[in-house]
Amino acid sequence: MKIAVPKEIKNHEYRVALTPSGVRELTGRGHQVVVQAGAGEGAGFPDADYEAAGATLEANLATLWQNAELIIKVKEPQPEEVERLSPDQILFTYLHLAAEESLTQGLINSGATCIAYETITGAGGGLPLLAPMSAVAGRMAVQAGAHSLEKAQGGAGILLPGVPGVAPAKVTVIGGGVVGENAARMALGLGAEVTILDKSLARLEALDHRYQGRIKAVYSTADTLDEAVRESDLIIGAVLVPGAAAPKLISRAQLAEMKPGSVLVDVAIDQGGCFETSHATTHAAPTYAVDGVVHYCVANMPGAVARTSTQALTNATLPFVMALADKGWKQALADDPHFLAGLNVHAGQVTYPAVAKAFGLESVEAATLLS
Ligand SMILES: NC(=O)C1=CN([C@@H]2O[C@H](COP(=O)(O)OP(=O)(O)OC[C@H]3O[C@@H](n4cnc5c(N)ncnc54)[C@H](O)[C@@H]3O)[C@@H](O)[C@H]2O)C=CC1
Ligand SMILES: CC(=O)C(=O)O
Ligand SMILES: [Mg+2]
Repeated sequence: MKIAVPKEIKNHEYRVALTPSGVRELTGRGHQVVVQAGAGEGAGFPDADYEAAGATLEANLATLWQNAELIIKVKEPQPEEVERLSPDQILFTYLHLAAEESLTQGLINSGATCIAYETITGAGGGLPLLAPMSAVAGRMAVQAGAHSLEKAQGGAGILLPGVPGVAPAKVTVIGGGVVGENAARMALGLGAEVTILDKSLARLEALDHRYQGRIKAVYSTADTLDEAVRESDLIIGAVLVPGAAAPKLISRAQLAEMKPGSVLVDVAIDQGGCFETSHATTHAAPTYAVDGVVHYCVANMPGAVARTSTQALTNATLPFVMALADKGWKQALADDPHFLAGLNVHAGQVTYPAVAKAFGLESVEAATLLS
């Protein structure tokens, strides 16, 4: 199969969809991989390494896109990329469609087969192609939050661990999944006082057991959220309802209850954000303040640590890329119901119910498209 790997164009996005090692696995199976010249530079993978792995380099964007049967990316396609898609092509990348109606419409209009990393499920539960980036973003959320608490960033001037004689900061993480647990681990390691709120009792039980009371694992209700709002110095939003828009858990009115200079890090911003006052920001201008509360809402956090993230992402995506390339999309999805859960749009139809529901569209059962 002819596979294209374009250079990412989102603001400060330095990841690339495949490492040279990933390319080598594909070319070794007889596939043709075309990498945009310079695509891996930001992640520390020079063009020469891709050539050595058997890829062809292409500088002309139109040629790169036109000739591809399968396009692999990292971030959701930007408008100029959506324009380049055609009906016979497969797009495999993060999509986060429930947060972006115009992108959804663009992909419907393209006629392409669009498979989202983030809705592919795992045999043992979870979302295996989202998990590695969630681990990165969860760990980064604490770095971002700690930095934002500094006075020069508009924060309250609080050091997360405190010092002997001064109490540590209070950190609340809403959503105790992959992002949430990684954030909590980092905050705990830095010496903060950490609470996780979740709606899943099974998840709270697992966290309580794993951290032996060093993290408070609390059921999320309007009351426990109110308490978090009043008392926390840093709140990290890490909830997910797979494929759907994130629920809004802290309202604008509640910001008045927060301490001045406290910080909200909304990792769930790629699904629309879980705070009413969140809007997506970029690594170039990551924060803004509303009512004295600093908001950090970068939708591609792992792009900042592109080397680590590119390796972690390729580890997770490669088996699926190989299945698509070896078998074609219909057979690859027919053989694996977890992979089938990744199909979001095909031939002008939405196939993921939560995305269709977000925009009042009809959805088609993905399994009916495979014969
Ligand atoms: N901004 C960025 O750069 C990145 C953002 N993300 C995003 O972070 C979010 C979280 O991802 P994961 O941790 O992998 O998901 P996950 O599925 O592992 O965890 C989500 C948790 O949220 C909980 N939850 C759902 N609704 C809730 C509610 N109303 N109240 C409390 N808890 C609730 C679930 O029970 C679950 O434990 C996703 O939107 C994901 O796309 C992930 C990576 C990078
Ligand atoms: C998951 C996601 O949105 C990211 O890694 O950028
Ligand atoms: Mg986005």
